[in-house]
Amino acid sequence: MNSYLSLEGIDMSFDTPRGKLEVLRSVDLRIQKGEYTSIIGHSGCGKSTVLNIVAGLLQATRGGVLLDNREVNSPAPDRAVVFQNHSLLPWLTVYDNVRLAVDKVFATDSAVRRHERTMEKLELVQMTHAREQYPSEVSGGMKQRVGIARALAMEPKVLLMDEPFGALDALTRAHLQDSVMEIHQRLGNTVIMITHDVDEAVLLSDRIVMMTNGPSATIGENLTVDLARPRNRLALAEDPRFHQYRAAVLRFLHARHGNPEAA
Ligand SMILES: Nc1ncnc2c1ncn2[C@@H]1O[C@H](COP(=O)(O)OP(=O)(O)OP(=O)(O)O)[C@@H](O)[C@H]1O
Repeated sequence: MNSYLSLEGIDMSFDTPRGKLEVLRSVDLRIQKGEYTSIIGHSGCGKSTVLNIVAGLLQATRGGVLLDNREVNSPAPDRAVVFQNHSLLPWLTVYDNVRLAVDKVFATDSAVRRHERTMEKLELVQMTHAREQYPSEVSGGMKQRVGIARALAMEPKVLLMDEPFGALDALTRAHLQDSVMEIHQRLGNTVIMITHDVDEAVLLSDRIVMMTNGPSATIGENLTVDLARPRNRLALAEDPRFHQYRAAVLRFLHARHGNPEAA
């Protein structure tokens, strides 16, 4: 079967003051439409580099990315990115931050339709009540919700998230994970998410891609998470399969690819 998104034979090197640094070598990944994929690996192995190549923000030294049978070589709204540190425009309200993305991508729609699109996405992330507030007036978790609404507002083919919950406290993080699961269930979007959190990876993903340590990092293992959806975090906490998946990721990270920083 043809993949929706494929990374083929990706090598990536950076020129640094100390010479060439090969960050990625032979990264191959095939993702189906609607699949939720997490990338996990030790700090500095090259996860963000992979995501930035898919986003078109970086050009691979070798190999390439195909999305829906087209080669990716620059940023475009069909690949929306959500970063860890919400990048909202502080002088615009919550509504206007999302509306800006809608206006850019759906410029030919009527104003009424663009308003509807904006409200639909704010509803998805449960932020309609705060639409007239400015980013400085809402919490970190709420800002992250708006960032997700803004990305979804572009109706991207792939949603790319770089540690989207990394800066949040545990409870806010859990709420937002549940929201993202619900949205994925409703929209069936294709997602690539970087995370350092093993539980989060198992809870949210259809597949966990585990990267070896750099330099010259590559994909060490692919783990298919075959847990029925919708998923419930409390029920899964008592499900032995959840713990087996968790243990498999931990084994990879700690036994086979020990953290060089900790060594
Ligand atoms: N523009 C660049 N120039 C030189 N080196 C770079 C550049 N971007 C990234 N690197 C290096 O590439 C390696 C991988 O970086 P990357 O940010 O992709 O890792 P990561 O796995 O996402 O890390 P973390 O989990 O800490 O966010 C690191 O050694 C980093 O220093």
